[in-house]
Amino acid sequence: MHTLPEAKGPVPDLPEAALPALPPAQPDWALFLDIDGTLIEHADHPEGVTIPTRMPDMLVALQQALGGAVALVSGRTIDWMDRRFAPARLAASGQHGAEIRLAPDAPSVPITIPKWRQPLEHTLVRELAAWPGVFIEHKPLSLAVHFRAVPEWSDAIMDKVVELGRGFDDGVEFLKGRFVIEVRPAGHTKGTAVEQFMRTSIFAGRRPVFVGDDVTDEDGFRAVRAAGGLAVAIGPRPTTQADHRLATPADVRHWLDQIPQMLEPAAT
Ligand SMILES: O=P(O)(O)OC[C@H]1O[C@H](O[C@H]2O[C@H](CO)[C@@H](O)[C@H](O)[C@H]2O)[C@H](O)[C@@H](O)[C@@H]1O
Ligand SMILES: [Mg+2]
Repeated sequence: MHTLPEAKGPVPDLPEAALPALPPAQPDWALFLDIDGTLIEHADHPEGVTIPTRMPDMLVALQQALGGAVALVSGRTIDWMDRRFAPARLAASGQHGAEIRLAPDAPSVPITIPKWRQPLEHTLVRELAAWPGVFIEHKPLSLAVHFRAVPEWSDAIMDKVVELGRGFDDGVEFLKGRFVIEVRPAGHTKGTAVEQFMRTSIFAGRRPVFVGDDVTDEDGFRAVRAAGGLAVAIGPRPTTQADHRLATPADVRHWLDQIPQMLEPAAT
């Protein structure tokens, strides 16, 4: 018999820190784009999101304007990105760096399926069945424990997941994002993905700009700043690493939409 914890009430967002306005985009930028909460608005369920109809054209125009140096870097799978953003196809890293496609026409390279993946999944499914409003998203190389419907249990769910994960291979990492616990392979992050992209001919020598909204984006922020680039935080989540901030995914799309025009050589 499971005893559910007492509800504590939702955790409020901290006030948005004032940061300088974004500088004009430059032709030598390399863009790294998070998806949920950055390119698209959140929804109650991972499959409930709406992809604006302009999104594929917008991404293709950005690729063309930046010599192909645009990558999607997400907790989602690359397969999901290809399906939902078709016909756009970009360089991409999925499942928090556990899979990577270094160029649009290159193959996706996944890490080996971690040993903990299946047994931990079975344990989480069994033990979390008693928690109403909590569900598990099954991805090939990682898991996501979603609790958007019961944010008041955020700490209790994290404690439970960590307790259940104790004793599994130490190659597993638990990271609490906004209304989600990402259960992911240790040693692979959005930051390691950025570093790999920056070593390829498409991205090398460019100034990396990472745009993201959640705690898993901090690794991307660190990586681009270490390479002299810019971190752009989306939404109200507090971060000490952002250079700039935009309030919403709609603001992000508006900004990205303008970049190709900004970079067009002036007509003579
Ligand atoms: O790295 P991201 O591109 O931001 O992806 C992070 C996770 O996003 C998805 O979950 C989040 O978005 C859902 C849809 O809005 C929302 O219902 C959920 O509460 C959020 O946590 C996705 O389902 C995960 O696989 C990603 O890891
Ligand atoms: Mg996100």
